Amino acid sequence: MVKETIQVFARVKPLGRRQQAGSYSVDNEEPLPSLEITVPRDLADGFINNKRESYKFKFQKIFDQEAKQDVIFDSIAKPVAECVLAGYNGTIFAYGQTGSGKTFTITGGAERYSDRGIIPRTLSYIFDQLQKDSSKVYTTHVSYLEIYNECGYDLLDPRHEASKMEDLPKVTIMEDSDQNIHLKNLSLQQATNEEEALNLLFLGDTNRMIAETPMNQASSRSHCIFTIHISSKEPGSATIRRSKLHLVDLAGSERVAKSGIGGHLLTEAKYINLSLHYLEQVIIALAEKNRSHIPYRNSMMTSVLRDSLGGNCMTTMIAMLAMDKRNIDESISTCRFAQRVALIKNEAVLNEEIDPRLVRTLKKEIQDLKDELALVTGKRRTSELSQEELLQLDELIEAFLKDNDPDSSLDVGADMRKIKYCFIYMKVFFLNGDQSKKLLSEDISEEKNSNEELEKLKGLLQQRDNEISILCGEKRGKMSLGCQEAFEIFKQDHADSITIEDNKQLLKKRFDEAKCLGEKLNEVRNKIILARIYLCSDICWKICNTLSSSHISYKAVYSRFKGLKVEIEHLQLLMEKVKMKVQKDFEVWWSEEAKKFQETEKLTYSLEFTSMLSYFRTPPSSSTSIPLTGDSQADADILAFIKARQNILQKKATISECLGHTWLCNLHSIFFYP
Ligand SMILES: Nc1ncnc2c1ncn2[C@@H]1O[C@H](COP(=O)(O)OP(=O)(O)OP(=O)(O)O)[C@@H](O)[C@H]1O
Repeated sequence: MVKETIQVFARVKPLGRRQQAGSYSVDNEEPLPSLEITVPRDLADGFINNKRESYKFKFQKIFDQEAKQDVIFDSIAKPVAECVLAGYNGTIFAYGQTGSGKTFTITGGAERYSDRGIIPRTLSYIFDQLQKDSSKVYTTHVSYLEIYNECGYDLLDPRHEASKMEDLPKVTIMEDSDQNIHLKNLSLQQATNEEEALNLLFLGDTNRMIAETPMNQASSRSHCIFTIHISSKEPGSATIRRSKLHLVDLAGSERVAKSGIGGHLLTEAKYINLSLHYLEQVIIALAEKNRSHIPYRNSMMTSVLRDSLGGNCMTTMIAMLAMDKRNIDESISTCRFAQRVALIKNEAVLNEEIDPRLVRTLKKEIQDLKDELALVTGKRRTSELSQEELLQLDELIEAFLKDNDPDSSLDVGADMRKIKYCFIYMKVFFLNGDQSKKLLSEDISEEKNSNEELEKLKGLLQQRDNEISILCGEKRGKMSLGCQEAFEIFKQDHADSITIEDNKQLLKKRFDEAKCLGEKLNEVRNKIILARIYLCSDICWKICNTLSSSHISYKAVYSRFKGLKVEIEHLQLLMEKVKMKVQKDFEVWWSEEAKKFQETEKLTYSLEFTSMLSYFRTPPSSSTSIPLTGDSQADADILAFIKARQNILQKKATISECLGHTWLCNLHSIFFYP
């Protein structure tokens, strides 16, 4: 998109031999070239008037009297023609009083080839360029419209041989719903080369009605718009670029009073003035900021030039100036008009559209296929799925997504609308995945925390386990077998054995509870994961409910699980403590017992005691095979010991089940595989 102000140039017409030059100067060196017109004080009326003496106007460039047609074309028309060839719309219009050289500039002089104006030069340039470019297929048409007394006439209709203007087909303006202007009855004549286009220009010019005015015998009192339409298309592409170039020769802008006309010509002059007046109103409105209504519709001229003024077009104006003394006032008003036009901004856009022929072909093909489909299925499909069909489809997709069977399939039949809907559903599903992840970020961090906690506990338990193993292993390793057996018996009789038993029972209960909670936790977590998968679908409000209740449940179970773990750890420490105490007490007792033996029986007894202990390693088949000492007291002790041992052995299995590392293993399995 190109947004720029209308380019405004000035061209000064050469003075005639008898014409008295007005005072003006041209400065093309300034950053923005200027034209200064000096008006001498007129004292002829006998009083001093308030007229300003000097007027300065800025232009894009000022072409003085000696400027040739080729320079005008190169500087003004060529850049616009290039834009038109690139696909933008363009307009060049000449504005000025009658006889200021508008027709000479736009169409050219009739005498010399070198006097060719912008239209023939542009046609020549465009066809030259089109010939050079073989990458696209170009089509060119021309139209020639004359607007006279607010009526449009087609100057190029070959069916009419015009002897007077009324013979020409009348062109009317039509406006579509998008406010685009269409000119009804204006023929578009194809021109495949420069020659054909020039012939059409000649035809139009000869059809042009010429009437005489006192100011200029050969001038036109009508507005003329010669338009070159170009469309281009790359072979194989469905896109067509369309652009048009309006070359506008406006009617004379002089004031009616000055022209000294009357009757029929006065009516014409009024129309001309009125349409130029409306043109000026449009220009003023466009130059004003924040002006919403632009009065394009007031005249045919402004309606046709709607796009060229404040619309989608690269527009250029040439202010035509006659600088002889008699016409200097008109030149000043032309310059003033030009200054306003220079403020207008246009937005030119590339005019691309899909080839309408292709659209027509495709439409027909679609209709044929629809008919064929209706014939095969017996149903005529609409482009949209009904509400009922959509609901059925939702249910199908929902069931498909919920189905854990990897081989399950989604069958919606050979209906592209349904297949497309499924794709859209899946896309939404996929895209909302991130969102659902965000929504569930809390859960994820919670899960992460719980996992980290489990890892910590796992490590802690492992550490404790190792410590206990080392402690127990060290102690047991140091103990003789007899001592170990005695320890087992001692433990059972120890006062804390009840505490151990109680804690053991409690731990078992907690393990079971923790195991149960672990399973529940897994279940809730699975529910959350499943709900997360379905979250993005239209049926997600149901899932959201499930999800939020699962959240609550998960949190409750998780906090109970955490509490249990603390309790279990605490119990574990208690057990450890009691075990240590029992161990210590046993050591004290054992050393005291050993001392007692040493004191009473001395070394001999010690040897017998050792042999007795070695006996304990191999259980006796009967009490009769027990090797006795012969000493009644010692033998009685030995027999009592044996009896006590047998009692102990009976209970041993239960104790080892309760103590030892079994519970630790249980705890591990619960914590690590909840
Ligand atoms: N730059 C120029 N060099 C030579 N002759 C010129 C130049 N400009 C205009 N003329 C001559 O001046 C006369 C009037 O010019 P032209 O018809 O182009 O004026 P106009 O503005 O179109 O008038 P109207 O509004 O009546 O159509 C013509 O004879 C034309 O050849």
